[in-house]
Amino acid sequence: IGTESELLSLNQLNKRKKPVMFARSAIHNWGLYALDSIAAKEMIIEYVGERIRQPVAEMREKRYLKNGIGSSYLFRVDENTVIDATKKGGIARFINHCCDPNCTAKIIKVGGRRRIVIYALRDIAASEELTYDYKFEREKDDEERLPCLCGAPNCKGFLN
Ligand SMILES: Nc1ncnc2c1ncn2[C@@H]1O[C@H](CN(CC[C@H](N)C(=O)O)CC2CN(Cc3cccs3)C2)[C@@H](O)[C@H]1O
Repeated sequence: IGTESELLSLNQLNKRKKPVMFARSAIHNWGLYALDSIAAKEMIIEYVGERIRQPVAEMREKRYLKNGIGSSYLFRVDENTVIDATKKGGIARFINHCCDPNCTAKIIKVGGRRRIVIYALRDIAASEELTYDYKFEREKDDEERLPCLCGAPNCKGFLN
């Protein structure tokens, strides 16, 4: 994917700011909210940050954990590339996980590069918190599992 129209709308998107803002979240710390209603399937925002390779991502992950930055603003685009929004990142990094999400994160190839774009899964009303399914891998070690606070009726109980 990554058609001409997607490339165009991606550029328009980054120019014409989608009406979103970050604020305190009932799910976790900060979240991203729709300021205006958003129609299903609309492109909302790109997950922007530094593109880094796997080895660099592993090293930074360790450093962030050591510095107590908690889980990181790292988003995997493929087995070798990660987008790190920790230092230089867009506000999409504040989007929380939900087991019944109103958005989805799609990887689109634009000019040979994979980029992460958040789309609306359904019509979203103004002031709704934007969420997507993180699709984290199932953590084998129970101690390492993160309890999910999304509150959705179908909540799976854990992020990973
Ligand atoms: N449904 C959920 N249930 C429980 N926890 C959730 C959920 N959905 C997101 N989470 C947390 O949020 C992180 C994903 N974060 C999304 C934004 C976050 N809300 C923020 O304010 O920064 C980014 C990471 C980077 N970390 C920086 C920190 C700030 C404060 C403590 S750690 C958070 C995840 O790794 C989780 O720890």
